[in-house]
Amino acid sequence: MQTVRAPATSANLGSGFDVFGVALDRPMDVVRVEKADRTTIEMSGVGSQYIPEDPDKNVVGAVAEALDAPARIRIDKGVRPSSGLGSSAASAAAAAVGLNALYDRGLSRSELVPAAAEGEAVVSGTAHSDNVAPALLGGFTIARDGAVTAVDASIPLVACLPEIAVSTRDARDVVPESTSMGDLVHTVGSAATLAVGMCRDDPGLVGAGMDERVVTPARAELILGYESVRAAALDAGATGVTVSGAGPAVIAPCRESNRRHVAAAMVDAFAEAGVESRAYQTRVSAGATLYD
Ligand SMILES: Nc1ncnc2c1ncn2[C@@H]1O[C@H](COP(=O)(O)OP(=O)(O)OP(=O)(O)O)[C@@H](O)[C@H]1O
Ligand SMILES: N[C@@H](CCO)C(=O)O
Repeated sequence: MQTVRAPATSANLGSGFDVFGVALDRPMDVVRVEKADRTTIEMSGVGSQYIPEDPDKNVVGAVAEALDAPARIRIDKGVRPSSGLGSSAASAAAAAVGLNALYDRGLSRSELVPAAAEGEAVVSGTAHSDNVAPALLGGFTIARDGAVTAVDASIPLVACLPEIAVSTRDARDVVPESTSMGDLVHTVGSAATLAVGMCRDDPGLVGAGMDERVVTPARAELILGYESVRAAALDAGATGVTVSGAGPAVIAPCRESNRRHVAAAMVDAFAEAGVESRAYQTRVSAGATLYD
């Protein structure tokens, strides 16, 4: 048997739609795999009642098929599904690491990215890797044209998860099909600033580099209270605010000394909008970890 812990992730980071991602140090999924003649799945943990155990509908079924590695797979969910915190990617990445070890496939973490991304295709229709790449490799990742670049980073941030559900499929439907040259230039400037901020572990540059005018405003409409939560986080010292993945989680990088204050301000602002929420005080961190 192999046991793997895989972290929540936050994709896009505003200016890096479908490209940027970070691994977070909490919450996380724990996945156990044992060799079997055919793949079976057992779910427990947060939101597991909403996740199918049928291998054709669960992300880990597609990963087992991609690696030709049938197994009894037990998933203890710590990352709530439809959260914007890479719930499906955490399970997919953990299964990829566990099955690779179980069957001695010898694949590197980078080589496991396409297999884990097959799981994402099951839920959103696209095998995008901006969540599975950081879940496998850790740190800050840039997923582009089938290649992934990973950078170690350790930026403190708050991930605030409201009690509303937004599916990735629905959130992709509101993304505009085209943009203006002015907005494109703005996005490139932000993305470059964010990438340098990650390399320098500079929360100020990372926050400034999240600013983006095309995808984020469209998706913010799906999150009740987003604008007041954003304003409250910035007032409390966040260096930037954006939608995490497809939402509804909202992330705010900050300096460590402000993190508790930012978390409280975001939860209070959601409460004023009539939405319960939970804030994770977290940081950019390591990827999936294999236990014996
Ligand atoms: N092992 C799994 N873990 C979580 N969700 C799963 C799993 N297998 C299938 N699903 C389905 O995937 C959907 C959740 O994935 P979705 O991509 O919408 O959310 P997310 O991963 O939290 O978001 P994001 O990718 O924006 O961070 C739910 O419909 C859920 O039933
Ligand atoms: N890049 C993806 C991440 C969510 O799975 C999106 O924003 O739709």
